[in-house]
Amino acid sequence: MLRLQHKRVASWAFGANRHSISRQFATTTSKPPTAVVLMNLGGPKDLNEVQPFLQNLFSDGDLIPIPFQQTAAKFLAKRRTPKIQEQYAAIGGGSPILSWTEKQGKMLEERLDKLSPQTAPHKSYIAFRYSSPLTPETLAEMKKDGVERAVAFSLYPQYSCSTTGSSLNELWKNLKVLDPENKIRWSVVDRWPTHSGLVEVFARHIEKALLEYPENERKDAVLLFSAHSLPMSVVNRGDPYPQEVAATVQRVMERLGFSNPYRLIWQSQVGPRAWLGPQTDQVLEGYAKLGKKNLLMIPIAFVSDHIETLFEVDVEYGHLAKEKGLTGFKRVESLNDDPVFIDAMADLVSKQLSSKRPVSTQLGLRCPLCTNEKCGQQKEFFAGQVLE
Ligand SMILES: C=CC1=C(C)c2cc3[nH]c(cc4nc(cc5[nH]c(cc1n2)c(C)c5CCC(=O)O)C(CCC(=O)O)=C4C)c(C)c3C=C
Ligand SMILES: [Fe+2]
Ligand SMILES: [Fe+2]
Repeated sequence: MLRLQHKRVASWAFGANRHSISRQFATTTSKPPTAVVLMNLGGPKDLNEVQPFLQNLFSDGDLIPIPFQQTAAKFLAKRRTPKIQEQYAAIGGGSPILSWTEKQGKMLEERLDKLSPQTAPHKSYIAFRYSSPLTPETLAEMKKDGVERAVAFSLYPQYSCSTTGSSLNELWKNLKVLDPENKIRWSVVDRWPTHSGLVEVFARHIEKALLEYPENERKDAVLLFSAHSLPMSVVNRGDPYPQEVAATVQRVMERLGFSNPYRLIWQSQVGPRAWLGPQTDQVLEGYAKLGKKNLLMIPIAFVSDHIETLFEVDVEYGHLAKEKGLTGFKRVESLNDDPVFIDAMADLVSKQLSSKRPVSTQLGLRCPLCTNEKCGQQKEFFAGQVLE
């Protein structure tokens, strides 16, 4: 019989994961949980965590390959910290990404236990790439819980080698050390850009936000789907992300019956290199010059609030919009804990749990100009899982 422990269990070899979401599973007397590992970028919980977060981020050669990576990462993080601390201070002193992910995980467990009783109990874990809980902590927690079956769930709906690819490379690398005998069988939800539930929740948020415009102006409001940009060096390697983001936009517009004019635009460029455009700030200025006032921002590649929505869109672009007289500049609510979104996550996980195919057919295909050996090995590992 499953025994639930409501207090934290003692730490194991790698220390207890303080972020395991709701229930603790005793390994001796209970059926081990089916794990759902929610993978995302992470973010600093408070201002003291900004520098270590940035250092982890700049140390990741899958995200930013730079010469003398570790030394350069230290330098870049230190130099960038004061500016980024100010931004996190402006949104309440830290990133809400952890609390949203914890909430999403808790709601997902409940949904999954109902939807898929044969694989219950389900337990959500978090594996962030650049802030705690990091992959090693999470795997230690899963080992303590006796997990044998797991789904790695990318919280990036659209796949990029720099985001989901990096998280899977990290998972694969740590599994070699922490689960050398491959006791855990893995499936991966590696991309879901056109999932009907994702499309539905975006469409509903847009419909709700459009109601805030005066009725006679509503149909002319421009929908600006804004996604985190990518360096052109990554795009030109053949990264699937731009195409998958565009696919989400297309499906959402189909669902809305192409009710409004729209554009796909790109935000959050960092550093001097060339990035995929058009850039969001330039688009806002362009439409201001063309006399458009009602612009509705839709962050289409994120599933919760964090600095990119709360600071970059609301504060930075909000300020620019005010300056340029864009009086109808608004943003749709992020997906966060919307039940329609949680249903979409549960559907994806339950389908993956009952599928014999561990990963999408797309995961198996490397970028045509990819030279990162980790990508190839990670793909082979996850695609080669034996599922009963
Ligand atoms: C779809 C999501 C994301 C993609 C693609 C992505 C690519 C990418 N990002 C950087 C550099 C930085 N990103 C930073 C913050 C950040 N990035 C994402 C998502 C994607 N990044 C999120 C959700 C966040 C915010 C985290 C939070 O607040 O919780 C930062 C740090 C902030 C800053 O210094 O501006 C950097 C740096 C690169 C180079 C890149 C593609 C290669
Ligand atoms: Fe980023
Ligand atoms: Fe790659």
